[in-house]
Amino acid sequence: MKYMFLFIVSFKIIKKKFTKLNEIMGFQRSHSSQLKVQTILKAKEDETCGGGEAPSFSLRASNQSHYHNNKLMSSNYDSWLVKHPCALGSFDRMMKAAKGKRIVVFLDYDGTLSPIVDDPDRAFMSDEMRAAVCEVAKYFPTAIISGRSRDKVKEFVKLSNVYYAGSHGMDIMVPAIPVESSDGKLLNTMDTEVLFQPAKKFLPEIIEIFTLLKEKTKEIQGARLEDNGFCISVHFRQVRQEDYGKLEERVKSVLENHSEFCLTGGRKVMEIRPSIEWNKGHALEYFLDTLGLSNSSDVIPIYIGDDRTDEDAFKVIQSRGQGYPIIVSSIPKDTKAGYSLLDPSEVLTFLQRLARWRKTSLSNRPLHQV
Ligand SMILES: O=P(O)(O)OC[C@H]1O[C@H](O[C@H]2O[C@H](CO)[C@@H](O)[C@H](O)[C@H]2O)[C@H](O)[C@@H](O)[C@@H]1O
Repeated sequence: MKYMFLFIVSFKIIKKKFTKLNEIMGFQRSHSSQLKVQTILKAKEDETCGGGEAPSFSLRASNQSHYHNNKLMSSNYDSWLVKHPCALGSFDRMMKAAKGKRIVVFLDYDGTLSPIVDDPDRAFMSDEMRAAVCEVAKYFPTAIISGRSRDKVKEFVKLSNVYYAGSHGMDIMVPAIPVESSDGKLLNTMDTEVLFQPAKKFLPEIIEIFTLLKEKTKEIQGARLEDNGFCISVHFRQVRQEDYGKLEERVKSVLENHSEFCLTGGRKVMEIRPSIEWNKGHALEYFLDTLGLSNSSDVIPIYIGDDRTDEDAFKVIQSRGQGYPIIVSSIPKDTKAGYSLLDPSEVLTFLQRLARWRKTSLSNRPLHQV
């Protein structure tokens, strides 16, 4: 009896260790190390000037040449993966825990569904990605929460079976589309669409700030403004490093007279937005609430995103105690996400697998449940 007990305990410990190893290896199998190091370096360059609540772009620019050596980067990434395992390697375990529960999918756009490119107007998503998102949305309520204007992200995604939130969640539209229960039955059809814009009163001031910024930044070569509806992006991806400081100074000078606005940072972009208590995390909660799913203990939100602003949504999932926050990153990052994916191509694989998993589990249901 005693030996039997010892045998069972040791077997469980070995199994747990093997699963963990398998999750990490799941990642390692999908990327050759050479490719991984190259991607990491490219991403590092991208991130050096992104992120952070109060950006200091000039300072970050001067640090850019001090790159870690490739080996160190790669081993850092591997140890980061232990804390944030690859969602592909962990897929079976994640879905086993989600069985019979209601999965709701939230997706960021730039850097998640589309690769980061120099020209923000050309950040197209591939047809393959569109098909995968469409397939996922057939089985699970799916929302895209982007920093872009809602119209712009909709124009890129071109799908009518997903929900959209623009301006980092400050512009939410929940149209009247059907929502299904976990066993595929129609749960509720909202008969009217819902539009939620918590920063609406700031619109005239945003327009004013945009005009001022246009004037102040026009001589800085490569600087580019983007009107995101309830926030404004000042892109500096194409600006010479020696001009970063000047650009930052000018943007800050405009904000001096607009105390109800703040400046945050993304991937080679400064973002001006109203200082209201509303972010992508609130948007996630709003969607769940509007769909009648916020109090349900069997709801599993999956959120996939790559940027600082997505951390607010990761935090919400963490505090709910259920769900999968997944960060898209090819470098180790401080994050609240529990899982990771390397880049949009892995996001594609994950979404395809998710839809396939659902399709298979529906077709395997006993006949009396169909
Ligand atoms: O919340 P998201 O959907 O991730 O939007 C965040 C910002 O994404 C876009 O900028 C980023 O992608 C561009 C295209 O790849 C790239 O050129 C830029 O450097 C990145 O910061 C978008 O243009 C911004 O307005 C969004 O706020």
